[in-house]
Amino acid sequence: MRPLIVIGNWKMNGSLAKNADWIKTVCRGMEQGMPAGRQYAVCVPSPYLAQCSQLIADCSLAFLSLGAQDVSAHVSGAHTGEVAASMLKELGCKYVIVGHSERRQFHHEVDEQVAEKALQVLDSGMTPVICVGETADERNSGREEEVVRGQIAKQVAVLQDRLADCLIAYEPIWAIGTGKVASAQVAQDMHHAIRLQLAEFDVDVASHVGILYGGSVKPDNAVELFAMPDIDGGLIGGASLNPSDFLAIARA
Ligand SMILES: O=C[C@H](O)COP(=O)(O)O
Repeated sequence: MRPLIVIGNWKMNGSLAKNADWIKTVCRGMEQGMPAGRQYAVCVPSPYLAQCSQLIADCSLAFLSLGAQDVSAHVSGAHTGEVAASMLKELGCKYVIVGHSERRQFHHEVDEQVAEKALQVLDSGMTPVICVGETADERNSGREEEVVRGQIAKQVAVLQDRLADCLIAYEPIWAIGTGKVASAQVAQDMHHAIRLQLAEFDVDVASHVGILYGGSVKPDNAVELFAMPDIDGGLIGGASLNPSDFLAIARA
């Protein structure tokens, strides 16, 4: 049985004061009781990892994990501005997002690089959250499955069996930050297609991999999405900035 996993992605938002308030509010809320067998995390900007790691450690119950939003594809060395997976691990990260569409679109990241980053994350003992998804044009021209299939195929080629230790986030680009959430059925159909594709490679890998949905998840649509058989949780952007909304989605 795959656990339901809810991960917040603050993107480039936050401040020392706001982060402290958010983590204290969420920890207090989680201490009131959460559904059993679920996992929660928040992926914060790199400069705030140390602060948030300490704040999370100060929570009396270990409900919440820490994550990062990107990582270098290199182990160490002359890569100015990059952050190594080993550094994220040292700071207490459990999850690292790789291949978010904003990295693909604005930083020209390609599937091969995304897979290399995922390998670095795995080698450092963390879980990569590998993002895939199609644009509005690709969906409108009926190519959404072909596009996502191509992205997944590149991950399978590099990661092979190690995909069993990864999470996949299906994030249709047209739904990110737009308020246009994919209907639960549209999301389920793509999640099912991804699982079938993984099963072509290895049935065990396919049954183990958690597939999260991301794109305009809010407290009022999370219940229906998370009820779908192939949707194993969510990667939450905008709504994760508000601690009450994050808690409501985490309980959905
Ligand atoms: O990583 C999160 C996704 O990009 C979704 O963002 P959103 O919930 O603001 O649409």
